[in-house]
Amino acid sequence: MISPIELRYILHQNPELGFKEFKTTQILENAINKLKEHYNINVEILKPLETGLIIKYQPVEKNEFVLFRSDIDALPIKEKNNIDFKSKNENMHACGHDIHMSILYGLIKYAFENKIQKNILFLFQPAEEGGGGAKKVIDSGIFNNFNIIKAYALHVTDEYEKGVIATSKGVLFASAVEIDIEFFGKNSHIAFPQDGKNALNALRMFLDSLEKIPNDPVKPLIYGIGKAYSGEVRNVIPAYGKIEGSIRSLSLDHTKEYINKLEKILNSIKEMLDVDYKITLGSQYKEVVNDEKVYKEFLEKIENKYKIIDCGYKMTGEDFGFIAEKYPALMFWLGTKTNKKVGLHSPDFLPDDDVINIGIDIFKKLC
Ligand SMILES: CC(=O)N[C@@H](CCC[C@H](N)C(=O)O)C(=O)O
Repeated sequence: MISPIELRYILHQNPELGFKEFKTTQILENAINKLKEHYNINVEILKPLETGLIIKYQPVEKNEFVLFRSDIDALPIKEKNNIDFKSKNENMHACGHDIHMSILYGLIKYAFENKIQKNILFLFQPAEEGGGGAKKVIDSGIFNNFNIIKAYALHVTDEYEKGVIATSKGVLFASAVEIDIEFFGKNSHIAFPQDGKNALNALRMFLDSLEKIPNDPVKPLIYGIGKAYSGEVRNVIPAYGKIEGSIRSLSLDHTKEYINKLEKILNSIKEMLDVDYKITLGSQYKEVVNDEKVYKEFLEKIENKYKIIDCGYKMTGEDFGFIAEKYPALMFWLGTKTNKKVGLHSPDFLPDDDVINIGIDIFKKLC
């Protein structure tokens, strides 16, 4: 049987991308099977998708379950930390999911060890960073067999001091929609631009037009573009361009209205430059809305031991929003900062091991 911190080291060294978390799933299953043997507990391990798993712990006859969720995927980021348990591949747990998994494992260990008399579903969910694993788990129908009365999840961050909790009464995380826009023109020699259809110009014109969409000060929205490219050779008019980004707002409906505006702009550019376009939407995450009653209960259970900040909403996305849409739920940030902030998704992100015990302690209080 391994400890949650030992598990962290193994997971951190073997990070895998969304829906490819085969080794991660195996590591988790092996560790949980050892716990089952050690504490002589009979729980079912459910696998609604190819990766990830759900532990069904049901010591009490009635069909009432509390769900605790950890995400399990990593990011395509090369780790910079110089540590013994450094990632062995090109990916990295730069969003702290190794910590989330170890906390959930620690909670399972606690439940088995103390034979706690509460029915719990422990969800190790794939593909949070993109792909919407939470939605896929729901769509698999696995939860239809359970009466889930509450759901919890946490996310580490070095925006707050180690051990500080930050959450909010309503929207905590934004809706996040992955959006790609492609432009299709026609190549020509740059000396004969009249023979081409310039996709780079269309792309450029589109980017400039974004500033013209008026901001609604009470309905925040960010259209963040992380990648834009066009062209192959210096003396050829580009026939193709692509923009990859993500739209964050406080409601998926607002984002959809915004996408309609983008389409109008793109149609007028098409009219002007004769460059066609295609919009492709990737994962479309619902905003994470904390349930008011669960939030109140959370404060009662936790605030005498931990500092809790009401942080309002953040523009980060989280597919836990799909779970929170279906069940009374609460998500919170768990601070990890000790000295300097490096930020989530940074190749230097490295919460201390003892954050795991803090997370387990908080989850224990919510059982
Ligand atoms: C907590 C966190 O960092 N979440 C990610 C979720 C990504 C959603 C999706 N891939 C997108 O970019 O729209 C985030 O970037 O906020």
